[in-house]
Amino acid sequence: MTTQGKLLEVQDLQKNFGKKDNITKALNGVSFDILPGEFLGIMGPSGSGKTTLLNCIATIIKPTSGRVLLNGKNISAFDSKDLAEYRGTRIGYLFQDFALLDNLTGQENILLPLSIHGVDFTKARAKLNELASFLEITDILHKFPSQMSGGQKQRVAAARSLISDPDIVLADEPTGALDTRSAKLLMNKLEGINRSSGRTILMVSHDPNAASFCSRILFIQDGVIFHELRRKQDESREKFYDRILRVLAQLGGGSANVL
Ligand SMILES: Nc1ncnc2c1ncn2[C@@H]1O[C@H](COP(=O)(O)OP(=O)(O)OP(=O)(O)O)[C@@H](O)[C@H]1O
Repeated sequence: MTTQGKLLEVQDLQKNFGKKDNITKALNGVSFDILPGEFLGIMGPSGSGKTTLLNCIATIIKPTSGRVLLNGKNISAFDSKDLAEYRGTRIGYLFQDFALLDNLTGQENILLPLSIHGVDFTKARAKLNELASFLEITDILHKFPSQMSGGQKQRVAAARSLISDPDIVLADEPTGALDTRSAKLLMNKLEGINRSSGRTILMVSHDPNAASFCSRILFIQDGVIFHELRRKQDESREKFYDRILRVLAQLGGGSANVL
């Protein structure tokens, strides 16, 4: 099977939770590829398997069967050294609840992944300054999370997810805990990072507004992908948003199979 040009390949991923009489098939054969530079969204109702999918890719949980390949390499065959490198530097993770450490400042939170992986601090400082300026958090780097707004916390978390130059950023409902204005600012920043540096992003979201920033969206229901939308070249975000709403309306009506 060719892997040329593909950054991430998800092949027939299945994940069951529970035992014999009480099995939940959270993922029931999910396959898709991500090309370098894509901003891919995953949408679907609550319980459809979105977080499970992201967590299998992040190696937070192990799939029951199927494979995930990054740059053609099967991540489940990684030894502990490769796995540590993959988790620490090849992927960045952005959580809905920020997951910042309360007793560290913004700057310390952002640099934490690098101190764990022994990266050169002069380079890291230059990268920190560049990210902080772009994400508009320079003035709050010295603050602790309890002294930041939700939007500021998430932009600090975004900087942390990017500091090690990962191949892909995995974002799980990154706007879920934010007000509309902060959500829009965060999405503008993620879009900017995707477009200016070609950073690949895989984002799970319920929110059609957030998803309208993506270049492609996969819709998942009951652990399977049932539809895909691609943002057309020059298509406005508003038009793409309308198309997303139409798919979600079908989904709500339980007629996913007819799409
Ligand atoms: N650790 C677990 N043990 C048992 N069942 C689980 C576990 N984690 C998830 N599930 C089940 O797997 C299914 C998919 O869950 P998942 O969290 O992936 O959905 P989701 O689409 O991310 O939902 P939401 O949008 O509500 O976060 C659900 O039915 C959920 O109850």
